Amino acid sequence: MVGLTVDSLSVRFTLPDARVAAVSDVSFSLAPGECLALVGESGCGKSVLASALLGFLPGNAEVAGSAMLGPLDLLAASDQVLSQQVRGRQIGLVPQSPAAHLTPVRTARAQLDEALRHLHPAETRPSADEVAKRAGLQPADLDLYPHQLSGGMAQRVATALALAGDPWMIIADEPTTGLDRALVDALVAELRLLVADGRAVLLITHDLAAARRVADRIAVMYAGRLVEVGPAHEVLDSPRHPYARGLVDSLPDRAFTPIRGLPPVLTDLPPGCAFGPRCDRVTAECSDSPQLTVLNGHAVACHNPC
Ligand SMILES: Nc1ncnc2c1ncn2[C@@H]1O[C@H](COP(=O)(O)OP(=O)(O)OP(=O)(O)O)[C@@H](O)[C@H]1O
Ligand code: NI
Repeated sequence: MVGLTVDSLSVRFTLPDARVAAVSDVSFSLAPGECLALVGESGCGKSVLASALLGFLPGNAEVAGSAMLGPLDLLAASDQVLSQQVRGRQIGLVPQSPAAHLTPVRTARAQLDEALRHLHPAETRPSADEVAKRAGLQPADLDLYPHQLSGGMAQRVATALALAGDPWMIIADEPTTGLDRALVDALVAELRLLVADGRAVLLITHDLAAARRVADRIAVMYAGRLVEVGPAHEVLDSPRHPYARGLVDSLPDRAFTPIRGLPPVLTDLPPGCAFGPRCDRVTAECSDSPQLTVLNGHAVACHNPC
């Protein structure tokens, strides 16, 4: 299998009176059998990044950079190529708020059957029950209508739909939102099984505790940029970017101190490091944007790392 290599991905939205720098110069790679967690506060660009990879951006978006899936650049590919070759077949998406993406008047089974018919020829088509099992569902669960599904079940139905085309990569956007602890535990185990199965998982979350349990690597995003990327335990146990350290320190089982100030508005980013105005290590150098620099497999974009 090929893997995904994203290079210098940027997304800008044009609004009547402003430009939104939603994603800026993001580079990372993801291999089969690996989970990368993308973490960062609300509004930092995580979902926009996922939408860019699948060609789901609205018409006012401008994309730059590349995202290579083998020889195919996802950012340059036509909607037809993405829908026939990529979405569901190579990359499955478990969307943020999955219940909103289910058709209310049809059972989960009807929706999964339809996806399977679309994605597989009859001879090799797996059954809905088989696919559902991989997502942690019982056959009877499939006979429910969306309004009968709990948050955790809707999550699993969305996962089954994402797995219907047997993609090698899954993007799960905030899958732990609204789940209680037992359901988060089950989801963590299911995601790890997908990875053990040889799939790549891009886990978008602001749940650092879940990221620690699922991810091999963690990428920390701030104001549209990746500021730190490294092995999960290193990033969480000894974060090097002051923002990553701030996120870890704001956890209830750590210092429980929030990062002072607020994230910048993406229409009006400060020059240089966007975290500068909130950072206790800021120096004159920080008025130049720091580049993501790799040392021993752990990358940090900071002039004064911790
Ligand atoms: N169609 C659009 N037009 C203009 N701005 C947009 C559009 N879609 C998203 N944005 C902006 O892009 C930024 C990034 O949004 P995104 O949804 O990626 O955040 P996120 O990190 O996924 O946040 P959350 O954790 O809340 O889901 C936000 O400032 C958002 O307002
Ligand atoms: Ni989001």
